[in-house]
Amino acid sequence: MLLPILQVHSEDLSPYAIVCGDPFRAEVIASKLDNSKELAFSREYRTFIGEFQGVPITVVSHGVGSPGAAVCFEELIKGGVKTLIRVGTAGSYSADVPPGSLVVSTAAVREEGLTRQLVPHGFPAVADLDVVLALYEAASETDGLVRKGITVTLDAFFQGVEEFPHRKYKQAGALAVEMEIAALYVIASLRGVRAGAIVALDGYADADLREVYNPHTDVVSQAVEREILSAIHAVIKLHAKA
Ligand SMILES: O=P(O)(O)O[C@H]1O[C@H](CO)[C@@H](O)[C@H]1O
Ligand SMILES: O=c1cc[nH]c(=O)[nH]1
Repeated sequence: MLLPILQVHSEDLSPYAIVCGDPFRAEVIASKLDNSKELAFSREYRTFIGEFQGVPITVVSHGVGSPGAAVCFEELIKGGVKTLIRVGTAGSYSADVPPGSLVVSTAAVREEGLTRQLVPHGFPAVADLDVVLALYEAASETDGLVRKGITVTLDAFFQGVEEFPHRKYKQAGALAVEMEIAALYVIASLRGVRAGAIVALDGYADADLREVYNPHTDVVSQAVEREILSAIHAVIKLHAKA
């Protein structure tokens, strides 16, 4: 079956997919795999297939923001993907998790519009427990700080005249903010597949700590490298238990 938006054939996909926003990051992730090849580059969706320790892994970029990412997640699931792991970046809420740290998202606050069109207000956006544990274990084996906890998913990246809700979610214990995890978790729950996410913190979202946004630093690159390896090793751990 040809997936009309991703422009890939479902027969070419692995049951394991690593997804990320940036098409360039998808290429970097694919470069860590054996025998990797690009299957398609359609809109913001760049798809690769490769293998690690003999396990086939699909890598796809989903672009920025929940609605576009949801299209990617839905098509991958229609194509037979059963485990989705997002490898992203996020803004930190706390000096306890400074830029360069990793966060494994156990659940996401639904501060975006996409999931409101899919499920009722009270429905949670939660990760699969096995995926969380595999990601956390794999990330803990890398050199640097890793935490697990709640993340926030927003639609807006740049602020308008409305205040962002960062302060209240920080007070409630959330660790970081990004733009797609809630959509991933809700869609995975709806479609009966498992999902998890790991993010590299690339600055502070908290108003008191915020500096000029620059995700192109060595500290962030090293964290992205760590999270990529963590996601790949998490797939291997999950596959070993299957
Ligand atoms: O690094 P990625 O995966 O793109 O994730 C984060 O970065 C983008 C914003 O710059 C949003 O997509 C946000 O969720
Ligand atoms: O959505 C995002 C992603 C990275 N960093 C942020 O501050 N916000």
